[in-house]
Amino acid sequence: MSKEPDRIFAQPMAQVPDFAFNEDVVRVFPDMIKRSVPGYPTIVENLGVLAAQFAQPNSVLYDLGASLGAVTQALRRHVRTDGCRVIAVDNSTAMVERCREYLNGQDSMFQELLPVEVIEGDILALDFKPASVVALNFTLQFIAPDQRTALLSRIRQSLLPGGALILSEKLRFNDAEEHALLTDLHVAFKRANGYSELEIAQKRSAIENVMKPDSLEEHRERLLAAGFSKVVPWFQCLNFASLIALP
Ligand SMILES: C[S@@+](CC[C@H](N)C(=O)[O-])C[C@H]1O[C@@H](n2cnc3c(N)ncnc32)[C@H](O)[C@@H]1O
Ligand SMILES: O=C(O)C(=O)C[C@]1(C(=O)O)C=C[C@@H](O)C=C1
Repeated sequence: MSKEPDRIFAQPMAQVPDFAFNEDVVRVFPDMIKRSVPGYPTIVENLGVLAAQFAQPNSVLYDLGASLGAVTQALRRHVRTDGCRVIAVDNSTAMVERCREYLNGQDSMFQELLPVEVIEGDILALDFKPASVVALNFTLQFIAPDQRTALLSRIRQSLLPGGALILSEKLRFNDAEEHALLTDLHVAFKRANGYSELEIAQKRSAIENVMKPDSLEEHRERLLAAGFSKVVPWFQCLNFASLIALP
């Protein structure tokens, strides 16, 4: 994985462009996400542990919005169920190219890894196969809000009995005081990870038009409306959380 540090927003910009998963972001992405999302390494590793409990024989495990395949790699480390394969999907050409390089490197070093197919495409247009695990790790927040229920319904319909959706997201909070406190603490987290005030401010304006977080209550209601029977939060660090949704 690239070790290049994220300095994308370090210099003053006359106008901050909307955030995009382009070549520049791909180069620094492992550093960016680790320094921006509290609990990210814990979420990714344990997503593999959780997935191993839900994986059903001869089924597909989806990594939707896979970026560089961190979740796919955690699935490969933990899932031992017979006949499982991973389908990783992302619509950023730059991400998919680099993801394929990393995973091919693993394939050539280790035998007995779960087979992985990396698809460049829009998860909104995906023809879902019967799946036991679907991971949406910080991806749903980038989908247009009016498309989210339909996507979750299609995921629900593809899920096999005993399977699960694992959904990780940045949260907003309906209580203004709680929202302000956790937002301030997230800024403190970024500062502690070496981001300057300028970097934090410019990143915020870059993502505000493209990333629309929901509250935990909105997630729960939408998942139930999409046909899931149970929603169980299993992790929260500041304003970032991960949920298990059962079919
Ligand atoms: C924050 S990143 C996900 C991080 C990754 N899952 C991980 O755990 O390292 C969001 C990813 O979703 C992808 N994405 C956003 N909208 C998408 C869509 N409609 N179809 C496929 N991928 C999408 C972006 O290209 C980006 O790589
Ligand atoms: O909230 C922020 O400031 C973030 O940087 C969050 C977030 C995310 O949650 O995906 C946004 C974009 C980058 O991909 C990495 C992290």
